[in-house]
Amino acid sequence: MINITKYPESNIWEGLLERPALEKKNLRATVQDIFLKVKNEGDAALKDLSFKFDKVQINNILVSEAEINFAIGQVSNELKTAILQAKENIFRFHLAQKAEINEIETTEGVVCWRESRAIENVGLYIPGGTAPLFSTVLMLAVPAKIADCKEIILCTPPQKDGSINPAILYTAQLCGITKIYKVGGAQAVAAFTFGTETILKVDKIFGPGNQYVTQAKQLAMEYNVAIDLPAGPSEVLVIADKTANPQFCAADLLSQAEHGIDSQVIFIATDEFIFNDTLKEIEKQLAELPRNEIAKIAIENSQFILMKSIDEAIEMSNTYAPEHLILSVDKPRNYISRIRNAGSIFLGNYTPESAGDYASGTNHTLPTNGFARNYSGVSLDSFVKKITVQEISKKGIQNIGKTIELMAAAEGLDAHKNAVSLRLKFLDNEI
Ligand SMILES: NC(=O)c1ccc[n+]([C@@H]2O[C@H](COP(=O)([O-])OP(=O)(O)OC[C@H]3O[C@@H](n4cnc5c(N)ncnc54)[C@H](O)[C@@H]3O)[C@@H](O)[C@H]2O)c1
Ligand SMILES: N[C@H](CO)Cc1c[nH]c[nH+]1
Ligand SMILES: [Zn+2]
Repeated sequence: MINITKYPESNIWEGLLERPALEKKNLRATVQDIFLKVKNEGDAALKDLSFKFDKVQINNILVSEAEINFAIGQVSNELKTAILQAKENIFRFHLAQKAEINEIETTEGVVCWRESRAIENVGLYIPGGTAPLFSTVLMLAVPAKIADCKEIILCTPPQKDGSINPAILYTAQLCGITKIYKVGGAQAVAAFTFGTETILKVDKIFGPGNQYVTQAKQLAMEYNVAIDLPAGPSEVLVIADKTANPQFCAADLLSQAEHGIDSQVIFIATDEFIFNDTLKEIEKQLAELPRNEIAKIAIENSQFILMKSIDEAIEMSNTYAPEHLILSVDKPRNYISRIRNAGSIFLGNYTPESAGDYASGTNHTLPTNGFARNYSGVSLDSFVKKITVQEISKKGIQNIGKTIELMAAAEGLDAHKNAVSLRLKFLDNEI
């Protein structure tokens, strides 16, 4: 069943655009139990939980060198070439994010600047529940390497036979990552949070995942581990006017619907013919998809909406704050400045969302579930912290000293004031 709404009033938008949640009530409790088990039992818990959730008995959590070498031989040359091209574009886009040091003289003799330092120990989560997302390895490992993080470790769920998908292992070693662990879900996030006999406790956890992984990352923050952002079940919102192509719109919508049964897609059209043709295309293309059982459920959780104008469609999109926003409209650049909430924007009929997922260069680890209101996607900045530095000359302290003294006195903090007064007195005596 497809949910269709025509010309909804703005007072019902929020209800209409509610996200699906599979296990809203027990999710936190489920993940808390997993955390407690991993904290108390370490590697043994990871093995038990892999057996419980992934139905596989894992003997060695760490992927061996032999397994990596074997995997490299399993990946076709054609796929290796594609991964290399994607890596190159992702590298270029992220390298350009390196900030120049910008020294600012705020007052004569007072110089301030920021220096970037890599976050030392980072844990990358690569989803693998229903599809082995080796593209996510590129999205996380490439900026982590550019930032020069000291320890970069990776967790991903084991397949049914206990192995890791060869493309994940190939991509990881291509990016210089060799500490790869066969652990998925909330238990992987718990291992990054507490550390186990085998897995290092990290400073920051990165990567997308299903609702268990996303909830686990939120819980990790309560144990003072940083996370990149809440990057949960994928979503896309497509805005289409009469210049859109219904086949392309349907394909883009299905591309995110096929991720998981908890994915959601929103289609907003301003033209009734495009709207109806896209609905027909959805049915047609859905039937052909190998993952149509997953995509079908996601489509049932989705919304297809007809609106009067693009302006209204954009306002609705701002309310929803989609992970991905596709503007299949005439002169899409004209609308960018009005978009306030979106993880990543795709312009025009020839910019499929899949390009950003794999190879254009932008990062596909993006905020979902409305978090595009207050989070950016992963970038080079996610892997560094910025340290501020300042240097004040004799002239500089004379220029701002009085201001500091006055403010410190007004806050009743005399020691603060003295730290300046003593210096000013010293300089007075020097003359
Ligand atoms: N927002 C983004 O940037 C982004 C990017 C890529 C993928 N994604 C999303 O990542 C998700 C990947 O999901 P996935 O499931 O394929 O892989 P996943 O690796 O995220 O999750 C698989 C793990 O979930 C755990 N799990 C499964 N059922 C469970 C249960 N009942 N109780 C506790 N734990 C359970 C298992 O441990 C399993 O190993 C998709 O929802 C996709 O949309 C998001
Ligand atoms: N669309 C996902 C982000 O929501 C990323 C991805 C990886 N592979 C395919 N797609
Ligand atoms: Zn995708």
